[in-house]
Amino acid sequence: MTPGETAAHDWLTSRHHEAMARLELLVNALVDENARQNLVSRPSLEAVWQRHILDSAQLLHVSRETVPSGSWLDLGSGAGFPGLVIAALQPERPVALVDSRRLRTEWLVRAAAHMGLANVEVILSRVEDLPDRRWSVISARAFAPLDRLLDVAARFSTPETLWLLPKGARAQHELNELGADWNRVFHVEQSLTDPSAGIIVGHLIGRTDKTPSRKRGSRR
Ligand SMILES: C[S@@+](CC[C@H](N)C(=O)[O-])C[C@H]1O[C@@H](n2cnc3c(N)ncnc32)[C@H](O)[C@@H]1O
Repeated sequence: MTPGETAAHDWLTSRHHEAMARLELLVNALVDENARQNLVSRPSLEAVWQRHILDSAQLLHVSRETVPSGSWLDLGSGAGFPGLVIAALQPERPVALVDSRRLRTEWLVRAAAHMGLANVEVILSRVEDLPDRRWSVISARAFAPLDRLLDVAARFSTPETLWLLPKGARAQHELNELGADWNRVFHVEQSLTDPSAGIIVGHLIGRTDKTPSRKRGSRR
């Protein structure tokens, strides 16, 4: 392991010792599966503990807010980040992983079983087609720009729902560009795994009017 990988592994071990065996199973299975389907980029596998496992796990720690217990919805889970890692860290918490690609969801079902997780629900669906239901936490990494994400997922949220959105280098920009028609209390936290990346954290109160939020450039 590189120094960065060792540090990521140590960080996780110190806080989530009981979950490390499950995470090791995930990493090994991911390396195998990535030879069959392109779940994550090959270079990122060289730093899998930092780029994917810790990058996901940090969502439980990065916020000034306490992450509420209760159901967690991860949109566009892909290889399982962050949702599958959260499920491994908190095996009592119900976690739903949604992806529109069958190969991805088949992998997610296999991976969850391999890790011995009984708290994971894998849903093969476009987010747009999911039934209405409210969740305690909503996450989405590399899924959609913030305005589109809110358009398709606001209906899963109450004002108490905590949104955790790893956004890379454009986090603050996306938040600044979000139209005034969304009544929200969001801020950006710095990622632990990448100093240039941000995580949008906070709550969505609702729409302020019926205008679609696609209009850009209207800053709060
Ligand atoms: C760039 S990948 C990110 C995967 C994962 N969250 C990560 O960060 O590694 C985006 C994922 O969203 C899924 N996706 C794209 N549009 C979707 C939609 N409308 N509904 C559900 N899943 C979608 C894709 O199949 C893909 O697996």
